[in-house]
Amino acid sequence: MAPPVANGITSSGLVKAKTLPRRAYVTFLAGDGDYWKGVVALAKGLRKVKSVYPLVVAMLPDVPMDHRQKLTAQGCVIREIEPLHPPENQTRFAMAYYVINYSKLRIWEFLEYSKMIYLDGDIQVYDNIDHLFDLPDGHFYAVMDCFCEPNWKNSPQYQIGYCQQSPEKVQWPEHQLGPKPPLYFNAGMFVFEPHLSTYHNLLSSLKTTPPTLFAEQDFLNMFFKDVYKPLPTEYNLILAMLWRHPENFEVEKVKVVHYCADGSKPWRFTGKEKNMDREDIKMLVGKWWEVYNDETLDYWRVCGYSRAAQLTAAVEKPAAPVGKRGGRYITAPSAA
Ligand SMILES: O=c1ccn([C@@H]2O[C@H](COP(=O)(O)OP(=O)(O)O[C@H]3O[C@H](CO)[C@H](O)[C@H](O)[C@H]3O)[C@@H](O)[C@H]2O)c(=O)[nH]1
Ligand SMILES: O[C@H]1[C@H](O)[C@@H](O)[C@H](O)[C@@H](O)[C@H]1O
Ligand SMILES: [Mn+2]
Repeated sequence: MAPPVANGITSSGLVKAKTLPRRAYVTFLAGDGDYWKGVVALAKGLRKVKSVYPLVVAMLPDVPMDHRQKLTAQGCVIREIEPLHPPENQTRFAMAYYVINYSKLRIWEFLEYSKMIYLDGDIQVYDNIDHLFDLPDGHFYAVMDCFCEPNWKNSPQYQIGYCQQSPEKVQWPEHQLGPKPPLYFNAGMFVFEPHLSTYHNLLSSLKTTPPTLFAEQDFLNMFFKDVYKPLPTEYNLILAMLWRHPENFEVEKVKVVHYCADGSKPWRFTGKEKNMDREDIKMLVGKWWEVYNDETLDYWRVCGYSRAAQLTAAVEKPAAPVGKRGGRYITAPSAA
C-alpha cells in the first residue's frame, strides 16, 4: 500500500482519510474579502510538507460561492458554521473585525474529529507539524504571545512595558496591578479536542463574559488558563518576535509563520508599513508566494482533474443539511 503523502492523499492519488485517526487541521474563513487566498496557500503548504491530515475550513455563510469552489478544488473540507456573537458591549477591539472571530468557537462542535490543530488563514506551515496531534490529551497547546506592538497599546502590559517574552526586563508590578496574569497565548494556532461539553461550556461562559480588546483570543485565554501548555515559538512565529525577541527562538527551526504584523499579509504586501522593509520579512513573504504560486501543489494534480471537478461541482449543489443546527458541509474526500 502506498504511504500517505499529503492531506490524506497517498502517492497513488487515493484518499486514505477513512483509515487515518480522526484528526484534521482547521481554519476559519469569513466574508467576501481576500482571506481565501491565505487558506488556498495554507492547503498547498500543508500538502508541501506532506501532512497526512485534511484541512477543514470552518466557514461563515457570507463566503461567496466562487471562493468556496477555489478551496474545494484545493482539497479543503468545507464546513459551514453559524455566526456566534459576543454579548452586547461598547468595547473597541484591537481591530474592529475581530468581532467575527467569536464564531471560531463553533469548531469545538466538530465532533467527527477527536483532535484538531487550528491555524489562522494568515498562517503558513513550512515544516510538517503532524506530530503535535500526538501530544497528550486534556490540554490546550498554543504559543505565547508578545505584548510589544502598538496594537497592544490599550493594555496595561503595553503601558508599563511588560512582556511575558522577556519578563526580566520590566517586572510585573504586583503591588500596583495585583498578581501577575497567567501566560497568554496567541489564538492563531492551537491544538485542541472538540467535545460537546466543552462547546456548551464555552457558549454559556461567553454569554456572561464582556468582550475585551482581543476578542475570542482573550476569551479562550481565560477559559483554558488552567490547562494551557505553551508550545515553542517555532510553532507560531508571530512576526513581531523577529524584532522584539529574536533571542527567544531559532530562526532556522521555525515551522509555522503567522503573518499577523500590520502590513505583513502576503497577498496585500506593499512593504511600506513599519518594519515591512526588513530583509527577513521580505524573505518570508516571498516564501509564502512560492507556495501559493506552485502549481505542482494544486490538489487536482495529486488527486486527478476529474475528482477536483467533481468536488467543485458538489459545492454548487450543497449536501443535504446535517446536524442539529442544520449546518451544511461537504464530506471529506473519500476513496476515489
Ligand atoms: O475578513 C476576514 C478576517 C479574518 N478572517 C479569518 O480570521 C482569522 C483571524 O484574523 P487575522 O488573522 O487577521 O487576525 P490576527 O492574526 O491579527 O488575530 C489574532 O487575534 C484574533 C483576535 O480575534 C484571533 O484570535 C486570531 O486567530 C489571532 O491570530 C484570519 O486569519 C482568517 O482565518 C477571515 O476569514 N476574514
Ligand atoms: O492577536 C494579536 C495579533 O495577532 C497581532 O497582530 C499580534 O501583534 C498580537 O500579539 C496578537 O495578540
Ligand atoms: Mn492571524
